[in-house]
This record gives sequence, C-alpha cells and structure tokens, in this order.
Amino acid sequence: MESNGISESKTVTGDFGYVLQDVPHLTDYIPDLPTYSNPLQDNPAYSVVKQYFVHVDDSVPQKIVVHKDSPRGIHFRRAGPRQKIYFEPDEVRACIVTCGGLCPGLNTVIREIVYSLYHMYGVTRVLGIDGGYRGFYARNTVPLTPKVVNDIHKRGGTILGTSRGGHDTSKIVHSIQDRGINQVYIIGGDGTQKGASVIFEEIRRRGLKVVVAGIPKTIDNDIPVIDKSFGFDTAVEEAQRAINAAHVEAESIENGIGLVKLMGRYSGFIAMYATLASRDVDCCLIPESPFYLDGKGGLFEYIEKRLKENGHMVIVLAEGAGQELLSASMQSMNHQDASGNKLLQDVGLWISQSIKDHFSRQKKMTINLKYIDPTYMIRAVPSNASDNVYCTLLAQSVVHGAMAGYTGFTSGLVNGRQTYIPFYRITEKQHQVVITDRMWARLLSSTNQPSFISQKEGQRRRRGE
Ligand SMILES: Nc1ncnc2c1ncn2[C@@H]1O[C@H](COP(=O)(O)OP(=O)(O)O)[C@@H](O)[C@H]1O
Ligand SMILES: O=P(O)(O)OC[C@H]1O[C@](O)(COP(=O)(O)O)[C@@H](O)[C@@H]1O
Ligand SMILES: [Mg+2]
Repeated sequence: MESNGISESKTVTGDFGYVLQDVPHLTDYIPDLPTYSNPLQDNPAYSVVKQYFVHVDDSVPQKIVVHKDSPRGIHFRRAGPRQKIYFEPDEVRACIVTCGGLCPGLNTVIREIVYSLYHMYGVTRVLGIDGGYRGFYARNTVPLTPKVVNDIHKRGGTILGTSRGGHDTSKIVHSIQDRGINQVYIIGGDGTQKGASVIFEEIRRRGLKVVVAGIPKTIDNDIPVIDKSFGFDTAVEEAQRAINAAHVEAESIENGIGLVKLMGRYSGFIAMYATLASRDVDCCLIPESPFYLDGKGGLFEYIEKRLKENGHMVIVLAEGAGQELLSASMQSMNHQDASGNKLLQDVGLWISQSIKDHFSRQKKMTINLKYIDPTYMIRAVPSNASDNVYCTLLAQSVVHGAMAGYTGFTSGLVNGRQTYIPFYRITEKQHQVVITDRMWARLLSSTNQPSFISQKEGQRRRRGE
C-alpha cells in the first residue's frame, strides 16, 4: 500500500514562538486508560539517579543556533523514562521488525530493545517478525529472549532478515491483532517509516491499544531532523579501507587513478564524510552536485591537471551521482525495486569506461585506472563501538516511549538529545547534502576539485532559487 505517510499533526504552542511538534499518545483515542508506576523506580541501578524520570514538559529544540530576538522555534518531546506507564509488564506482547536495506547496528538495536523490555520493565514476551513487513502475514515469528540475542551485536546484518515491498497495511494490522501484539517496534528507513505511519493510522482507526514506534535506519543518512543515523560512522570508517586501497594502487603506478564507489542513492553523505576523513581523495562526486565530463571545468580536464601535478589521484563516487549523465548516454531504464526506489545503473563502471575511452582517444597520456566497488561491504559489517552505544540509547529511548503510551513516533537524536519525533517529520522529505552549506565548501577546499557549477548558478543556488 502506498501513502505519503503524513499523519495529522499534534502541535502545542507557547510563549516567544515556542512550538512543540508533539507525538500521539494512546489516550488521544482511548480515554481513561489506567496507569502504573514505572518499575525502574525500584531498579537498583536507576533508583539512585537524581531526577531519573523525564519531566513531562521537557522538550528539545530543533535549532540551537539562535539570535537574541528570534522565536524559540520547533521542539520535540524529550525521550526517556516516565514516572507513569500505560502497560503492565505482564500485559505487553512486543514485536520487532527490520525492513529495507542493511545497516551496521541493526542487531544491536534488536538486542537492546529486548534487553530494555526484559531488564528495565520485566516484559518477557517479545517476538521477532521474520523478513520485513511481509513477515507479519507470510512468515513465522521468532521468540526473542536475552539469551537468544545475547551476542548478536557482534554480527553484521539483521538476525530477523529484511525485505523490500510487501507492505499490506490491512494484512499487517490483522496479524498484529490476531497475535495479540500491543507494542510494535519498526526499524527501517524512510520507506519503512512511511509504512509505520500508515500502520499507526489503521491501528488508531480501529481504536486498538497498540503502540507503533519507529527506529530510524539508513546507511545513506537520508532521514531528516535527526543528527545522524546509526551505522553511518561505521560505514564511513569501513569506506576508509577501500579508499586506502585505491590510494595505494594509484600511487604505485604511473598516472594511476583509484576510483571508489560508495553507497548513497539520493544523498552523498557517506562519500562526503569518507572523503573528508581520508584526505587522500582528489575528487568526490555526489548526487546533489551535478558534474560534467568534457570541456573546460569538466572532470576530464581536472583529472589531466591532477595527474600532471601529482602523478596519481583518487576519486570517490556515490552510487547515485551522475545518474542523469548515464541516462543520457545509455538507453534510459526507469526501473524500480519492490519498494518503489529507483534502481540505479552502475555509475562506477560507466565513469571508469568513460575516463579510459577519453584518455585513449586523446593519446596525450596513458592512464592506469583501478575501480573498487565496496558498496555492500560497508553496510554488512557489525557496528563499531560508538554506533553500538548510539544504538543502545536509541533502543532504550524507544522502549521508554512505548511503555509511556506514546505512539506514532520515531526515536531520534536531535542536537545530541534523544527525542520522540512524529512520523510526518521523518517522512516529509529526504535529508541531502546542501552544496551551498559550509560542509560541502570544506570538502571542495580539501580536495581542490572544481565545483562544476558556474558562478551564476552558484549565486542562484545561494538565493535558494
Ligand atoms: N509509501 C509507503 N507506504 C507504505 N509502505 C512503504 C512505503 N514506502 C516503502 N514502504 C515499505 O517499507 C519497507 C522498506 O522500504 P524501502 O524503501 O525498501 O527501505 P527503507 O525503509 O530502508 O527506505 C518496504 O517493505 C516497503 O514496502
Ligand atoms: O539492498 P539493495 O536493494 O541492493 O539496495 C541498495 C540500496 O540500499 C541502500 O544501501 C540503502 O537504502 P535504504 O535506506 O532504502 O534501505 C542504498 O544506499 C542502496 O542504493
Ligand atoms: Mg530508503
């Protein structure tokens, strides 16, 4: 089922331009629900923490750079444990599903949701849904206990399996009802969160006491609002190995060119950060920044210049870069995957061939190009230490939110704080590199590559036209 994933917004305003983009709560559509004391108050680890419970009015600003007289702006509800919860531990039947492409840290999030439910709240019935959304109605479930998930964080991938497509809202909600599930934890990217949003709407329409909570997953870092997605740092780190190899190969041979293709369908964050981290990269090409090959200011001219200056060079390419050039030069194929995402053509192979053809035609210079494609390797690895901690906090936050009766939300880090974000803010647009922002300027100045945009075009973009 397709939807734009936009649900009705719940907004609270306050003084001096304060806006809270709040998340739904079970009591919005089921009045008079009983509440229970949070068992964490008797947990020896947490009971000593001063003010462990989050104040009901705590919120986190979306923008932290402000001017003296500027309005306070948009805020999100701060995540964390609440004094009152809306589920008795015995009553909870939770399930976890992972959807979309792989990302380092998926297993850590699964593990920590199970651990938080068991050890913080005494919930013992947790099911894993096998193979993404379609697993709700077409596959078996897997019982998840702390023992089952104990060391899964050391493995890449997801122990639950994943899939694209197969989102049938009514079958999914029937299955949730049939199994008596009342907390649904959905880990996935923009497509998954749109799916979660329609599941939430259907559950609300049926008046069920079922929480739907999302955990944002995206290797491409293309989800808006949140600081960055889990697994992103791991992927950037893993990409360094490919870039180092490309550099070693390129350096070792006359006019060596190392070309590395990284993930990034519509957003070039991995390529940009991997380039900034490496310092060996001479050119980074991303989907947000159009480029051209021939003529003055083009890629071929830059390669020639760089090889003359330095004898070798490294190019990093996001898989979604230059797709319009490929479509123009090859027969355009507008294919989609099962989820409706554009299927990309291999820009790495195409650009390698174009560079080789150009220099052999030109006969001025013999080049040696080595193409490295580590795309799946950077997302199939286990998460690194800092992503593991990040995944743990995300999982704990989402469990606290669900136990407190919040629903229709995604847990996410905003300005370093865990928050609950309404689905519509996560799904309304894609997070992309803004090439008129400072970060892209830092990249351009570190590689010294051409910006491929004319001065006039640059001015137009800065004006936001
Ligand atoms: N607009 C939508 N409405 C409902 N479900 C969707 C929508 N877009 C994607 N989905 C479902 O979400 C799941 C994951 O989507 P996909 O785009 O493959 O990955 P990701 O969530 O990582 O972006 C798939 O099962 C797909 O059917
Ligand atoms: O896993 P597939 O179907 O080969 O798709 C590859 C795509 O998945 C991604 O890794 C992540 O995409 P999602 O966030 O939609 O899962 C993209 O970078 C890449 O284009
Ligand atoms: Mg996606």
